Order: sequence, then structure tokens, then C-alpha cells
Amino acid sequence: MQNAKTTSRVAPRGLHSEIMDDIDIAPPVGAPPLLPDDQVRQLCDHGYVGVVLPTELSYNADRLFQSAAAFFDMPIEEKLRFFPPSPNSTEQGYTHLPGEKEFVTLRHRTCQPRNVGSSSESSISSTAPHAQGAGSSTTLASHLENLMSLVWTDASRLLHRILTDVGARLGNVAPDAWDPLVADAWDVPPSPLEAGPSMLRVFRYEPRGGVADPHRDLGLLTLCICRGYGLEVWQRPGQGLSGSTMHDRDDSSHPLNAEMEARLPDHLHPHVKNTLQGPEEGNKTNIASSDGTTHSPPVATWKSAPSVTVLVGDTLSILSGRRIPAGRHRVVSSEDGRMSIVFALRATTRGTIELGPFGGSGAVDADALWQAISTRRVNVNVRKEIREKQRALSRANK
Ligand SMILES: O=C(O)CCC(=O)C(=O)O
Ligand SMILES: [Fe+2]
Repeated sequence: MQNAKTTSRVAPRGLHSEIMDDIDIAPPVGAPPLLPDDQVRQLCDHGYVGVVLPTELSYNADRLFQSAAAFFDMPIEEKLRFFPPSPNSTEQGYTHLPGEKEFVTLRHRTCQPRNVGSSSESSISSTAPHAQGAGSSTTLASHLENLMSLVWTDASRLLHRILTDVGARLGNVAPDAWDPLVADAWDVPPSPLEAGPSMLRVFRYEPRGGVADPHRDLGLLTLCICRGYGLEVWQRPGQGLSGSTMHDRDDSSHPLNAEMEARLPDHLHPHVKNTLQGPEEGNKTNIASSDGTTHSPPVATWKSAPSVTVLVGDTLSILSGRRIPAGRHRVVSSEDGRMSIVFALRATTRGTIELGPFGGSGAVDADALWQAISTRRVNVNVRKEIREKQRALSRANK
């Protein structure tokens, strides 16, 4: 990202040019703000905001919904063949939770047409009961992956622009401060070796069954593009941060309680350690957020999310020193089922993250930070029995 400081020696009208000769005027760094002030304030105060998609992203998201619907209609063997899940993880490939939902997740490219046709794969496809044969399912799967790749590219840029707006609201976070954090997230990584933690997922929830329990996402920002009702966001009472109370805290899913904090790696920077143990939702903010323009209900409540919603994740909340709350959300079942496209922009786990640009000091090991945030969380996208075990473990560790 461009960060060049150039010197302007053009004197504004009315000012003496000799005075201006000694003044360096740097042009603004980076792009102008994307979201209007009230939307940035909503995001920073409540952890979520509804946005309008840029035209191209909206167009490609529509195409992706169509392509994913056709993919989900394929026989399960085909879905697993083209998007094999990684062992012990739901964060790559195709997953089916019967009675609830199915989804395909990309953290790196997987469905390479050149793989299809090898002797082992053609024997699988010849047994698959797909009327149109392996050729068309190959086309369908690679079309799906190509559309996912286009949506990823546009979504990462959109969320990066929103991070820049958030940084301006936090005060003095340079527009390019986010760049090292998202260096591996601009486009779908070509292979597992290049993959980072960011991911793009397309869901199909079953009618009257598909849910996601209340949770916060782990990363920086998540974009949820919804088709159908069901996504709900936690609307905090009061006017943003200064209106938050202890009552609307979700301690059951707090990333780290005091006991777990003891297990944090020693090299994790004290600024981050303190933030991890601190209140989930900031009450130590200096952000001028209460200007009386936001009207929130007097008690915390679930409300239907906008059809395109951006959510703050735990990593961004922590980097902000908890001045920005992570957006708590859930999916409730709906009569007709629903589909969604979810892009989670997460901070890299490679190298170190400098805290200076975000108002801290020193640096943290990027992987240690990710582990500290993600360990012992309930994964809302695994089978119910596993979710229940994770919840019990998380309670036992309090
Ligand atoms: O389906 C959605 O819109 C959101 C799902 C979700 O919150 C998640 O998978 O983390
Ligand atoms: Fe989520």
C-alpha cells in the first residue's frame, strides 16, 4: 500500500510563498473513508453493521449462490470428492451436518481440474450416480471454486477498507497498519502451504433445523451475505460502548478467563495478555461515541441481522484494547431454510504482530495470539454431540 510522503510547494492563495517553502504537506495516505460516519460508529459501538455491497461483489455473490445451490444438489460422494474435508477440521472442504446444514469452505484452492481424470478419481466418478457424468460435475465444481475465488478477492478488499475506517475512528491507526496482518488474505491461497487462517464459506441451512449457537467470530472482520432469514445479532443496550453493562456480557464464550490466562505463552506481550483477560466489551474507551444519535433498546436483545452484515471478531476487539466489542451473533432455524456466504478475514498466524500501530507497544507472536483466542472455543459448525462436549470442557475450565 502506498505510503509516500511527498512535498507540496504550492502556496494556497493568500499565503506567502516564502512561508510555504518551509512547510511539507503530505497527501493523505491510502483511500478515502468507505463507510459514512454513522455506519463506522455503529460497527465500533455494537460490533456489527449492515452494509451495501459494491456492484461487482454483489453480482459475483449472486452467481456464487446459484452455483453453490447446484453444487449442494450433487450427490454427496461428488461433493466430498471435489472438496475433500481436512481431517479433524471443518475449515477446509465440504461438510454435512445432517438435519442442520451443509457447507463448503475454502482456505486454499483445492478443486484443480487437472486432478480429475486420474485413474483413482475416474473410478470414483464412474460409480457416482450423477446423471450428467463426471465432466459436468467437474465443470460445476471448478465453476464454484472460481466464483468463490472472485468473491474472496472482492470481500477481502472491502473488509480491508472497513478496517481502515475503524482505524481512523480508533484514532491514529495508519491506513496501512492492517496490511501486514492481512498479507496472506488478499486472494484465495493457491495451496495449503500458502494458506492462512482466513476463509470463505457457503452454507445451506436446512428448513426448520439449521442453526448456529450464539458466538463471536475469532478474526478481524466477518462479512455475512444472507439469502433468507435466520442470522441474528446481539443488540447491546444503551448508546454503544459507554452504554454497555455487565449484564449483556456473554461469559460462557469469553475467549480466556483468568484461569486460562495462566496458560498463555510467556512471550505473549503484556498489553495483549491484559486485553485478553479484560472485560469482553469495552468500558475503558476514549472513543467519542455517545452523541445521542444512536437509539438502542434499553435491554440487550437479539434482532434480525441486515441482509449484508459486517461483524467485528475477537482479534480486532483485542487489538483495539477492547474499545470495540466483538459482534455476538447466532443463526436461528427458519421455515424455509437459508443460504449464506461468509468471509472471515483473520490476522495472519505468521511472524509477529507489531502493536505500536494499534496504540500498544512491542510485538506479539502471531500464532500465539491466534492460539490464545481460538483455543477452547465452541465450534458452532461441528456435530451437535461435539459442540456439547466442547461446551462442557469450556465450562469445566472456568
Ligand atoms: O450463516 C451465517 O450467516 C453465519 C454463520 C456463522 O456465524 C458462522 O459460521 O460463524
Ligand atoms: Fe459466526
